[in-house]
Amino acid sequence: MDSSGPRVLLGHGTENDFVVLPDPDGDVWPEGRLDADLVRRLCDRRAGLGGDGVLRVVRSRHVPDAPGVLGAALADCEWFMDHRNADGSYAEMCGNGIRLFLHVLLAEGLLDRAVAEAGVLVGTRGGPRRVGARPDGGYWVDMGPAVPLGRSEARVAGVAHPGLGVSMGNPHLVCLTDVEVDTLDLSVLPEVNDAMFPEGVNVELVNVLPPEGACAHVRLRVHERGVGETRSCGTGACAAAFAALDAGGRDTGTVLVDVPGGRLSVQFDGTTTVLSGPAVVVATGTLSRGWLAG
Ligand SMILES: N[C@@H](CCC[C@H](N)C(=O)O)C(=O)O
Repeated sequence: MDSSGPRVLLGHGTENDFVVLPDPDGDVWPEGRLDADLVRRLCDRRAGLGGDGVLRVVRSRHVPDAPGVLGAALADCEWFMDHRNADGSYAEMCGNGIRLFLHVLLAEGLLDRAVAEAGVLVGTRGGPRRVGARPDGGYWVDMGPAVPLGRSEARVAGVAHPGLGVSMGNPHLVCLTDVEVDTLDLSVLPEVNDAMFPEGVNVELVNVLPPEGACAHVRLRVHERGVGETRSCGTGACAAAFAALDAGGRDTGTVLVDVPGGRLSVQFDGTTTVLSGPAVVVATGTLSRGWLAG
């Protein structure tokens, strides 16, 4: 019987799934130990635990690059979402991940429910983000403004889909299309203009659907930078919602975003973007020391 190693959780937000590593004081996964190779092994769906990425739950003061990315907000961000894509790369922001991050802080007894319901500022490599728990069990996050980056296109199986570049802290290319997104092959990275996205890009293919009541409504599929096709992307949902409203000449309103893994809601008030959705812990346990050594 293998001796047990570091604590680990598996969870997801609308089926965008993550291996979560609690490391409140930065001594479980000190700098360099969680290298890209280990991230890839953890995210491997056959030889590891499997996930679209890894979230390390750590206090900001133990993250060497936190002062640089948070600036004066460092003092207000007790916690830092140390996010990695499944290929080991870092991303600036993760909208599904940050809801799961707050859920794990609560589940692990690291944060009071009342504090979470009031909303807490969490550090990310894209800057500080306020995230909160709703009494009904869901979560919201203030994602900041969507920033348009200009027009471009993505080619899927040789067919060009015009799109709008949007930054949600991380880069997106949102293509509104009349081709049913369910029919597209996103198993390979769509061809994009690399000069416009030198750091890579997340690509969303989006159908605009009839409104549901007062809410606009879209369906999206996404090919994520550093991962491949995923069942959901929170930042992608915000970028897609922004592009859909923008195409109708609007910058305020609520957009329901259907993704293969469920539904997210995105609200714009003209100054910022609020993403709402669920977060689920599927399993808790420990990593095997033998597997880690291997
Ligand atoms: N799935 C995430 C986004 C994760 C980062 C992305 N792959 C990138 O490299 O920018 C989300 O929910 O936002």
